[in-house]
Formats: sequence, C-alpha cells, structure tokens
Amino acid sequence: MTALTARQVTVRYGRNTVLDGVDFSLPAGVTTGLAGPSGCGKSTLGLVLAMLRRPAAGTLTIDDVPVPGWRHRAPRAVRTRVAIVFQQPRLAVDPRLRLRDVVLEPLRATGRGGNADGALSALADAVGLTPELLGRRPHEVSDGQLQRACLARALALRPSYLICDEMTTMLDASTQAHLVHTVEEYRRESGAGVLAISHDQVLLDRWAAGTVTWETVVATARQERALVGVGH
Ligand SMILES: Nc1ncnc2c1ncn2[C@@H]1O[C@H](COP(=O)(O)OP(=O)(O)OP(=O)(O)O)[C@@H](O)[C@H]1O
Repeated sequence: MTALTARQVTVRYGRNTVLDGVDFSLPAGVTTGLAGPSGCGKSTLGLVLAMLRRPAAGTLTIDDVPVPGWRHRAPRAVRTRVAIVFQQPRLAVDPRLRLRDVVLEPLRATGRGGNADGALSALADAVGLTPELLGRRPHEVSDGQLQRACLARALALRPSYLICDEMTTMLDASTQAHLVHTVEEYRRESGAGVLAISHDQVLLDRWAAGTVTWETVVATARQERALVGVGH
C-alpha cells in the first residue's frame, strides 16, 4: 500500500502512556485531517510518523517497507521521505541563521547545497518569501514569515509524506490560506500524502479530503486490545 503506516504504536512519557497500541495510516496523494482536543497525543503521533520519536513498541512502514530505526538511526534516505512542520516556528529554527540558510539546511545536510540557487528561489516563490526576507534573521521577521521558511525547508527534499502539526494555528487568515495553498500545490504536483493535524474543524473541513478524529484512533486501539485479550 502506498502509505505511511504506524502499527501498534505505544508511547510513554515516564509513567504516562500517551499512545497505547495505536494504528494509523496516512495514504499518499491526499490530505488527511487529524482532529482532537489539546493534549490527547496528536503531536506525539506526528513525531512517531516523522521518525523523530522512538515508540516503546510498534512499527512504522513507508509504502510497506519497515523503517529500520528511529531518529538518527533511520538512514537519511528513509528519514527524509517524511517532513514535518511544527506549530511554533521560533522553536524550530536556529535563531542565528538567515532565512535563506534555514531553507537550505536540508539540501546542505545531504550534500546538495552547493548549487542550490534555483531550488532556493523556487521554494521561496512557492511560500511567498522575497529575496529581501531571505536575507533576514528570525528575530527580524514575523511568525508568519518564519513559518513560510519552515514550510520551504520541509519541502526542500521533496518528501513523500508531509506532516503539518497545527502549522497555521498562530497565524493570520491570509498567511494561513497561503501556506495551505502551497501545501496543496505541492501535494497535487508530487503525489505526496499530507497529514493536517489541527483542533480547528472548520479549517480541516476546508483543507482535508477526510478527517480522522482522535476518538476513532483511540477506540480502534481499544478494540484491538480487547480482541487480543490484553484489555486494560
Ligand atoms: N516530552 C514530553 N514529556 C512529558 N510529557 C509530554 C511530552 N510531550 C507531550 N507530553 C504529554 O503527552 C500528552 C500528549 O501530548 P501531545 O503534544 O502529543 O498532544 P496534542 O494532542 O498534540 O496536544 P496539542 O494539540 O495541545 O498540541 C500531553 O498530556 C502532554 O502533556
């Protein structure tokens, strides 16, 4: 199946079990919404899908191929197939870097930064960053402008799956519309699968082809536990 699929994923923070045997599949080619109340575990699932958090149990497959490790233990070619954009851009960038260098980070890390002017200007155009803004540092731009740079960075290596975790929650309506439009253009052109995590049902109704609620995710996990007789 062409999908990013987590199976039987359990994540604990200390003694707090946040995900308990969760299954989740993100199909390629469409935008899937994930809705749920604050603190339920949506971001944690996003981190697992992006291989940024190793679960206590469970597996992740990309297009049916199991990922062989998590975080730096996942080979770069596997890790870069999934990108993530977080809610707070200021926590997601090195404050010393100019926006140009934020966007180019992934290309440089994979040895493709040398002749990346074309790629940079295409990415900057797509997210609506001018050359002048690309020369500024994070403290010299707005949250919306910084989030544009974060989205450009996420798209730089042309991921097969893109996770947008409350990507536009802190932003004004016009920046929100522009970023969603950019993601959708990328999805249509690349065939990528997009996960839009949000507590904003109105946004998800407009953006996603379909939305999964957190209650469904949890109820399915509970049913599976009951079926295999490990009820809690
Ligand atoms: N690094 C961490 N250490 C300890 N507890 C954590 C950590 N990260 C998250 N949690 C806890 O795990 C639970 C799920 O958090 P998570 O951020 O995944 O939820 P969420 O649904 O994305 O919430 P929000 O919509 O508010 O971002 C919360 O109770 C949170 O307090």
